[in-house]
Amino acid sequence: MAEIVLKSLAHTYSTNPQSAEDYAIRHMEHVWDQGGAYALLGPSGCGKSTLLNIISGLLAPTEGDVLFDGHRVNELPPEERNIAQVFQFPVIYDTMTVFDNLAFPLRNMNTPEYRVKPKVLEVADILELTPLLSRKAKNLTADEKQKVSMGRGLVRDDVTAILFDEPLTVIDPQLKWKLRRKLKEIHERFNITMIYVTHDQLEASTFADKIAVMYEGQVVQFGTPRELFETPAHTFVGYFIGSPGMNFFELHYDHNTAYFGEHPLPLNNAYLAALRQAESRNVKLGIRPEFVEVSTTDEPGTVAVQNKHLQDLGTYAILTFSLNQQTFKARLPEDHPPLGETVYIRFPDDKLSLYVDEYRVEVDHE
Ligand SMILES: Nc1ncnc2c1ncn2[C@@H]1O[C@H](COP(=O)(O)OP(=O)(O)OP(=O)(O)O)[C@@H](O)[C@H]1O
Repeated sequence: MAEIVLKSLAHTYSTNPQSAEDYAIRHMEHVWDQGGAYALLGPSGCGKSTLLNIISGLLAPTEGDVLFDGHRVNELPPEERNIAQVFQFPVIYDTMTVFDNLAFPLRNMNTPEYRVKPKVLEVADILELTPLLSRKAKNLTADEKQKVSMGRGLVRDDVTAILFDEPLTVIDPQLKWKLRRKLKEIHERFNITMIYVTHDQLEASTFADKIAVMYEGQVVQFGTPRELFETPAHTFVGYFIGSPGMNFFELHYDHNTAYFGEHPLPLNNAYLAALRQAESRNVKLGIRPEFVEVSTTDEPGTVAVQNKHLQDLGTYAILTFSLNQQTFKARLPEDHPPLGETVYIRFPDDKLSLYVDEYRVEVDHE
C-alpha cells in the first residue's frame, strides 16, 4: 500500500529565501491515492524533479511533511521507503549481465537465491528481456537498458510506488509508445502507485489516469486529461495543454458591462454576475481554439476579423486572426470552406472560461 500525502510542503535550495520565487516547491497540499497511475506534468524548472526527490527521500523538504499511508517518512532514508525511482538515464551496472542487474536489489536485501530466480524470470518476461538475460548490460540498446532499470524497481515485492523521472528521454521516438504501453500494462498487473514525470502532454495523457500540472512550484490542477482540456483550472493549464493552447484576453468591467479593450462584450448575465463579484482587476476570458466558431458569412452574433494566416496541418487547420490588436487561434476541421481575408467569428458563451487572478471561476449559467 502506498497512499502518498504531501502536507504543507515547501522546498528552497536557497539558504536565505526572500520571496516565493526563491522556492522550488511553494506550499503544496497533495494526495496521490494508492494504486493510481499519475503524471506530473510541467515545463522545465517548475519543480518536478525536486518533488520526486522529496517523495523518494533523496531530498529533505525545507518545510512540511511527507506521509506514506498516514506515517510521516521525512526522516526515512530512500532505501527504507519502499519506493523505486527510474531516472532519465538508465541506472544499471554495465559489467553485470541483465540477470544479475535484475537480481541485484533482491540479493542486496539478502533474498535467498531460490526466490531470486523466479522473480527475475517473471519480471524479465513482462519486460520482454528474457532473451537478453545472459548478456552483459553494456551491450544493450538504450531502450533495453531503460527496461532493465525499470525491472530493478519491479523485482522487489516491497516496492509500493515507482517514480519515473522523464524515463523515455533517451529512447527512440518509435519505441517510446511501446515502452509507455508496457508501463501501462505493468501498472494494471501490479497494484503499484506510479508517478510519471514529463514535460510532454501526450506522454502524460497516454500514461496517466490523472495528471498533476505543475507551474512555478505548485500543482495548479490535478485532473483527468479531459478535465484539463475542458475546464483548465489555471490559465497556465489552458496555455500548456492543447495544441495550440487556449486563447486568453483581458477584460475590464464597468457599470454592468464587460469590455475587451474599448469594445463592450455581449456577455450573458451569468458572466456579468461573476464579474461583479470578482475582487481583482486581473480578469481574463479564455476559449480553446477548438471552440471558436468561424464562418465565411456575417451571421448574427458574429464579429468580422482579419484572417492573418491559415496553416494546413493535414487533418485540421489552424486559423490565426486578429481581434482588437490581439492574435487568436481557431482550429478548423480538414473540410472547412475556403476563407477570404475577412472571416466572421463567434465565441459561444458556454465555451468561455472566466479567470480571476489566473484561476478559473465557475460561472453559474442556470
Ligand atoms: N541542486 C539545486 N540547487 C539549486 N537550485 C536547484 C537545484 N536543483 C534544482 N534547482 C532549481 O529549482 C527549480 C526547480 O528545479 P527542478 O529540477 O525540480 O525542475 P524540473 O521541473 O524537474 O525541471 P527539468 O524538467 O528541467 O528537470 C529550478 O529553478 C532549478 O534551477
